[in-house]
Amino acid sequence: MSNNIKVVCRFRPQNALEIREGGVPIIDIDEEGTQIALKGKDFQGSFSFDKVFGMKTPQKDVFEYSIKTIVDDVTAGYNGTVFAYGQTGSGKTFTMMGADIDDENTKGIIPRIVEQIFTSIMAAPSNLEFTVKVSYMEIYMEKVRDLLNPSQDNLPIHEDKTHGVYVKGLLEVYVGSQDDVYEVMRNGSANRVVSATNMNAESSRSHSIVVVTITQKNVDTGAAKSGKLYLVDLAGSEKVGKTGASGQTLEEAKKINKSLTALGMVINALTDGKSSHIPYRDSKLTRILQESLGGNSRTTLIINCSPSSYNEAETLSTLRFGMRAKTIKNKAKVNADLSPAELKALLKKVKTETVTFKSYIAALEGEVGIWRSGQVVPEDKWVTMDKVTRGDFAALPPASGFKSPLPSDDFSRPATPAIVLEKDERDEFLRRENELMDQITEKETELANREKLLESLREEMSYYKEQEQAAAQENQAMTAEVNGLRLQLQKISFESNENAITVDSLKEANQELISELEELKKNLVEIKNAQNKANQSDKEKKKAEKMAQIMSGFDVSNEMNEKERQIRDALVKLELDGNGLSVEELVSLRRDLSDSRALVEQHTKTIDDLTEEKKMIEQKKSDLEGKFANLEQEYEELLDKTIAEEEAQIQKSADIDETISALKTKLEQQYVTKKESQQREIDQLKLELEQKTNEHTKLSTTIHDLKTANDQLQVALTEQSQKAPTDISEKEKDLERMKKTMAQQLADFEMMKKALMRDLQGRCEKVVELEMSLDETREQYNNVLKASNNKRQQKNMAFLVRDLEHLANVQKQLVEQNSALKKEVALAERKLIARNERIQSLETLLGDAQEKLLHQNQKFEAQLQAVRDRLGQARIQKSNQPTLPAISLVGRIAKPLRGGGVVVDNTSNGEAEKRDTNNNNNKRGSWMPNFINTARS
Ligand SMILES: Nc1ncnc2c1ncn2[C@@H]1O[C@H](COP(=O)(O)OP(=O)(O)OP(=O)(O)O)[C@@H](O)[C@H]1O
Repeated sequence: MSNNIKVVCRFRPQNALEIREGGVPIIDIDEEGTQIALKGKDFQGSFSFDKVFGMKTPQKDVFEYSIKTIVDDVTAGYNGTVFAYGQTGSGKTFTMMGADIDDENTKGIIPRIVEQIFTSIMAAPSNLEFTVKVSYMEIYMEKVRDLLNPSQDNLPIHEDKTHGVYVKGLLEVYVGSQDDVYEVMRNGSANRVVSATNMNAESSRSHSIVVVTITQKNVDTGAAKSGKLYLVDLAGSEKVGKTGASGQTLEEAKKINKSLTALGMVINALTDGKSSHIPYRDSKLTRILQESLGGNSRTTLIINCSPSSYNEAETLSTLRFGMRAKTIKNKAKVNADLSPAELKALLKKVKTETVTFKSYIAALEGEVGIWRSGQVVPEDKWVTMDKVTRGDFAALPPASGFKSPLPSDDFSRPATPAIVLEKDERDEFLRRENELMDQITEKETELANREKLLESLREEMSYYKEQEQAAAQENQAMTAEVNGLRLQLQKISFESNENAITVDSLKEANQELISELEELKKNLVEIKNAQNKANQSDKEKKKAEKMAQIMSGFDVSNEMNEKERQIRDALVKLELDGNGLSVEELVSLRRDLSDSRALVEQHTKTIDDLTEEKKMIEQKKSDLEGKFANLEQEYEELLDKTIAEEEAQIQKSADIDETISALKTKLEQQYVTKKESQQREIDQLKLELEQKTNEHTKLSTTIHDLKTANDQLQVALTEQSQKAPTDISEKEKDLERMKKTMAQQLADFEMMKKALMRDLQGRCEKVVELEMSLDETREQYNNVLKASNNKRQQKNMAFLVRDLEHLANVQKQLVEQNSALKKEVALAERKLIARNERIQSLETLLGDAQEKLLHQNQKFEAQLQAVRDRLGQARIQKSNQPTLPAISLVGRIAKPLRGGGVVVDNTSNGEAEKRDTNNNNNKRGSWMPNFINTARS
């Protein structure tokens, strides 16, 4: 019994984008809800489907009016398929799964189907035992991924006589309630969501398939049925031809589109009425849905469309797809396992039939034998099935060597409408195909693993390359650093050498200067000695000259001596003449004498004054000397202080010349000031000396006047002696007395004169000494000036010595720096050697790693090539060789459900323990451990 694919069409409301872009609804659904008129810009026309749902149709109505019946079919043992087709965003997921599976209004058809399944089971008779299992997979990039066991991301598709087409290794989870199913759905969707989150656009490019398998067993008869329900949410149909825009490679784009393209091709082949080959094997999707499209399945296709003019082209394409699919004819039949009684009856029937056929064949062979022998069999004796069935064997010709042909083996599953194969050939082909599918899957997995490995190796290689680059850079930097250090070292050693040379030359210069200084000192001492000697002799000479000069000015003694001699002569004359002198003469003589005495007294007084003055001058001199000494001391102190200050300043200041000039100016000013004050004192002394000289001249003049007066007195005495020699005796007596007195006076005068002369000489000596000391002072002043020059020299020397010390310090520092640098260089060289060693070892490692990598890469490529070769061979073999079915299922933990809401505990050796299904919800956790064990081997 063939049945067409049921196609329902559903329109969603216009979305925000469509409204924003000015789209308007361009669909019109007829009252019966089976026709849709598209009034587009480019197309106007109608399409009729089994059912058309408008934009506001609630989820419940879609289920009730188009899907609900399929659940009854599946529970009755039919295979069923519901798949949603349409462009991205057309509402496929909304229709299949719904906006929220827990929301009564928005939950989609899958939750409703699940709900309905369990409702049907509850409503079934209690002698029926059900098991429900669910699997959830995704096809992306032509790989089948188990959403309930995501580590299985490339499962092979197998086909065998017993199970038909199935995904090998797909986890099937036994469920006992709709909540169990929801839980499974949530788990699967979460795994799908993860991939969707990572690759946003992929959600609409992968096909998701939920498979619900329901088996029912009549516990009374042992008869069993099983139905599979495929619930498929296809990828967005408009992606065909558009994926290149999403940045995928051509290969990936091809793979993404392959399943949808193959779906279109399969539908075309199924509906064009002339294709003998249906390309189910062209994609994973069509292979899995093979029975759903033109096979043993009751299939419903939901085409989801946009009502908007904005998506007119896509809607039209979807509607055309639906129209084509509508004509696909399926041959759904119950997948039943017969009960023993049924099997016995069937066997009996078959045996009877076999006997009948055998008889028929034997009769026919007998007839053929007669004909072959040239005889004729009368028409009434011709063998017919009726006669054989009636057992009228007499009418039949005798048969010999009968071989019974095998009865036709038409299993419940229909053969794929492709090339007709012999049964053995087909089994062998399927077996071989399964093997090859396994191999392909294995190889693909291996390839993927190898690709991953290659990727990781590439990453490792790039890491090593980066490391190598970093090491090379580090090496370069270190080499540059070492070169810099070497240069620095060279520079420092060069500078150190230069400094050592400079220090040596400075030392030599210093030595020369010291020796020069020594020589100069010696010369100076010699010159000083010579000068002292010369000065001494000069001094002596000058002293003598001055004394002579002064003493010549003070020729008083001569005058006195003359006067004395004259007086003596006069006295002698008086003695000789007796009364030679007159009284007047005597009186005048006496007067002269008294004048002389007064003069002498005056001179004595003057000498006293001079002595006083001399004392004062001495005092002044000593004061001056003291002052000078003080000044000198002060000067010394000042000089030392200034030098110290200057030194300090020089240490601070780099501009030595400026400081020296400033110091020089300062010192010169001080010298000038001191010189001026000393000059003033010297001038004053000179003035005083001049005054003394003047006084001395005056004294000399006075003495000269006195001499003149003495002469006059002499003349007068002479004249007196010539005029009157009367009263000689008296005169003699007077004269005698006078003579005595005069002798006495003369003796006194002589003594006084001597004393005076001594005193004068002494004074003169002192004046000379004073003058000389003045000269000395002058000289000393000059010496001081010279000394100041010497000081400068000394200062220079001090500077030189200090410079030398500074240089010595610098040299010391340089030597220290040099040794420290040598140490650093040694350290750096050691480090460099160590780093070089490390770099070498790293390079060796890198070389090894690269070699290894290259080797691995080569090996991998060789393996890859081998795999490719084997794949190629496998493909060739696949197309050439028939296969045998050989795959069996291993144990699964079922959770049987009894019709009428009874749970069967198969852990107690099949003894059904009835429980309330409400309690069954509490057992939800039990499916989880089963989860692991339920995968097909
Ligand atoms: N009948 C409807 N009523 C209200 N909203 C709908 C309907 N159909 C779809 N939608 C909304 O449209 C949006 C897109 O729907 P959905 O995700 O189901 O599209 P899709 O065809 O599955 O897209 P994709 O191919 O990208 O997976 C969703 O927000 C959904 O809620």
